[in-house]
This record gives sequence, structure tokens and C-alpha cells, in this order.
Amino acid sequence: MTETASPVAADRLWSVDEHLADILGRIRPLEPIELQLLDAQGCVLVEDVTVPAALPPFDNSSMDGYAVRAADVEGASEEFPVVLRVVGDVAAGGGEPPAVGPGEAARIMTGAPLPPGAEAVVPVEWTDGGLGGGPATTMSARRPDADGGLGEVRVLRPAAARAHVRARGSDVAAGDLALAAGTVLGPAQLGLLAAIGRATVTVRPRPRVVVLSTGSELVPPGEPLAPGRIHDSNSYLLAACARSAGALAYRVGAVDDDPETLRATLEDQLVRADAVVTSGGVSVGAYDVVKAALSGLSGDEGSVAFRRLAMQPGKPQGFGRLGPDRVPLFALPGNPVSSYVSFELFVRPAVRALMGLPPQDRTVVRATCAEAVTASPQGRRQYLRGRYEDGRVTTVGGAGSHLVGALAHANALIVVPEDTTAVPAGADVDVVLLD
Ligand SMILES: Nc1nc2c(c(=O)[nH]1)N[C@H]1C(S)=C(S)[C@@H](COP(=O)(O)OP(=O)(O)OC[C@H]3O[C@@H](n4cnc5c(N)ncnc54)[C@H](O)[C@@H]3O)O[C@H]1N2
Ligand code: MOO
Repeated sequence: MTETASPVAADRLWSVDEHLADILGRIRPLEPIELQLLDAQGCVLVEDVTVPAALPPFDNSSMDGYAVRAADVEGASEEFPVVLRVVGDVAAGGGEPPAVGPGEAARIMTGAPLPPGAEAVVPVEWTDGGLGGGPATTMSARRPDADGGLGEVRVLRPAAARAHVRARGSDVAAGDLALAAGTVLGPAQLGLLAAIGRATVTVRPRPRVVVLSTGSELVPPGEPLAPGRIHDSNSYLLAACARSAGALAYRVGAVDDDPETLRATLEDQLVRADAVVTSGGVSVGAYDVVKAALSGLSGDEGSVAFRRLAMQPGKPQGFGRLGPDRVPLFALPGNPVSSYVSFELFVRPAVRALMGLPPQDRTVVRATCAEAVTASPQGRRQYLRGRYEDGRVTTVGGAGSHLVGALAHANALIVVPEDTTAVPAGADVDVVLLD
């Protein structure tokens, strides 16, 4: 399918769903790469990972206490404690553990291997801790007596064989499927990979998204405004959107309304981009720089289609692919709310598709609209900013696509369908829940 539509087709209104389908139809998931574990957080695993060796790798204690023979402590009670000779310490990660013979015990710490001869662990609280008094609360530091012995311990309760022992392989066994290809790697999955000894994994990476705003009126935040100038908010807004969608965002400062400068900037940026997002310059003004720079590309330059969508805000949009590698480019409208809503509807799903994730992740709920919505444009799907709580939604600010103040207080988008021009107070509406 060519992206250069016929004059008649180019002029028609595209529905939101058609535009999204066109985008997703041209997005291919990124090639998998091998990443260090923490760099793979949030990414989709592309390999089945099997367990190389059992976890735990050896029988070990689940308590700080004494490793004993079960028969020795069978009749132990506070009234009639069993006295055992302490033969040594077994610490997690320690060296050769002492063997435990009849009438003997070894002090053992949580996670330490069960020493030869021992069958169970008596928690320190079930003993006198070697101090000769009542039940101990902690393991005391090791104190050899005058002739170098480690003294005795009084056991106050019995422990059956295997009590407080975590068996080798009781977590995962060698050859088990640890994680299947397609798993999204969250903290618990990364923890498991580390536990089985994996330092790297093969995943689809986070896309690198270059965000670039256009407009000669734009001044970076932190700098004073001359007459007619405004601060560049979109590059921050969209870079933050890109991150929240899962991408690595590279924010490029605002580019002037000069097509040559924009083309040169894009060419420079393409080497580090898996996708490009621009804001502004896509409507019908005399200085609509993105349209001017990217309409009529050919061959290796790629191609970008500019179209009008049946939505509000976000009517003018461009989408295409740039350069020989066909890097997806989203040319979003410059009005801040328009660029935000456009990202949410079109770029967020595309970022997820690049990562190999299901494109849609937002929850859509039915909610009671607390007040009437009037004058929604006929034939255009309207996305009003709203505040959602407990099944009710109220509008925040009006429909104007310059209202960044209201946007910052919204947590939802209220969807007014194409054929609906008014919603009475108390009616149910679809609501897209945002971050
Ligand atoms: N005659 C017509 N005029 C307009 C139409 C139309 O159909 N016919 N469509 C309107 C709609 S809808 C939109 S949306 C905007 C889109 O315009 P552009 O994408 O060309 O955006 P700009 O003109 O560059 O800017 C629009 C507005 O947003 C401000 N802006 C732009 N970039 C930033 C930024 N990085 N940070 C903050 N604010 C930004 C800019 O100053 C303008 O106020 O066109 C309508 N016009
Ligand atoms: O469609 Mo524009 O994006 O309404 O302001």
C-alpha cells in the first residue's frame, strides 16, 4: 500500500480507528538483543529460559538455630530439656560444615547448608541459646569456653526430621521452564533470572524515541519570553509520554519553522531513533514546517502521509516512515492537548508494538458523566479531559486544545462518539483511565 494517497482520498476524514490500524499495520517489533538484567526490566523475553540447576542448590536451614538429629530431641520439653554438645557453627556461605553426631548440635544460620548427620533444625527460641537460662531470643556471638569447647545447648522442644529444612530443589528443579518466551520481565521475573544464575537475557529492547518540537515562537523553559514567544512544553510533555509508554526518550530542543533545518535535524537524529515524534507544523498555516519538510519524500527518504482525522482534538496528523531503515515518524499537531491526546491514541500503542507488547493497555470503563457535555462536534470523536473517581467522571476545563492547565489535573479522557453532539448529565460515557 502506498502512503501517497490520491487527492480525493487524501482529503477525506480518517477515523481514529483507521489511522491507528494504518500505523500498527506498518510497525514491526524491534529485533531482539541481549541485555543485562536490569536493562531488560519491562521488556518482553524472546527465549524460553530453563533452570540450569536446582534451587535451592542444597538442603538448608529456614531458621537461625541448631542443627540436630531428630531422635536426640524427641522428648525435649521445658521441664526436661535435652542437653546437646555444640560442635561448631554453620553460617550461610561458610566453609566445610561440622558433622553432627549423636548427642551433638551445630549452630546454624538461616540459609546455611544442613551439616552432615543433622536431620532437623531447632529454632534458637526453642533452646536456651547455650546460655543456661530460659528460652533464648537471639543467637549469641560464638564464645568458646576456657578449654576451647563450644559448650552445650538445652533444647526445650522436639523437632521432627526435616523440620525447618528447605529441601534442595523445593523451589525450582533443573530443567524446569523458568520463564516462557513472551513473558514481560518485572521485578519478580528478574529476581528469578538472577537466582538461577543468568546475568543477561534476550529481549525486545525499549524503543529509542526522538522527540522534537517545531515552532519559531518556542523558547526553552528557564529562559525569559520575548513578545509573541511561548515556552516549549510539548517536547517535555511528549518525552514524558514516551517514557511512560516504555520507550527511551531523546528530547531534542525546538526547531525553527524552516524546512531545511528540520530535514537536517531529522537526518542527524535518525541514527539513534527507533521512532520519531514531532509536534507542530501539520495544519494549513503558511509556516507549517513539518508538512513542508516531509511532504513529497521519495525513495530512500521514506514517505509521510498527512491527513485529517475525525477527532477533536488532534484533527491534523502525519504518519510515515523515514530513511532507508523506514523509522516510523509521528507528526503530531502542535496544540499541547492535541499532541498529548494524539500520543496517547497513536504513539503509545505503536511504542508497545515495537516492544512486542499488546498495543492497547489503557483501561476503558463506563462512568456516569456528572455534568452535561454540550457542543461536541458532529462527525468527530471528542476526547474531553476528565477526572474519574468511583464510577463518576467530571470534565476538567473545556474542549480547547490549548488548555494545559486543565490537562495537568485530568486523570482520564471522556470519549464522546462521532455521532453524539451532547451528553446529558447523569448519562454513561466511556472513559479512558490515564496514569
Ligand atoms: N485554518 C485552519 N487553521 C487550523 C486548523 C485548520 O484546520 N484550519 N486546524 C487547527 C487545529 S485543529 C490544530 S490542532 C492546529 C495544529 O496546528 P499545527 O500542528 O500546525 O501546530 P502549530 O501551528 O505549530 O501550533 C499550534 C499551537 O500550539 C502551540 N505550540 C506548538 N508547539 C508547541 C510547543 N512545543 N509547546 C507549546 N505550545 C506549542 C503553538 O504556539 C500554537 O498556539 O492548527 C489549527 N489551525
Ligand atoms: O484538532 Mo486540533 O488538534 O483540535 O486543536
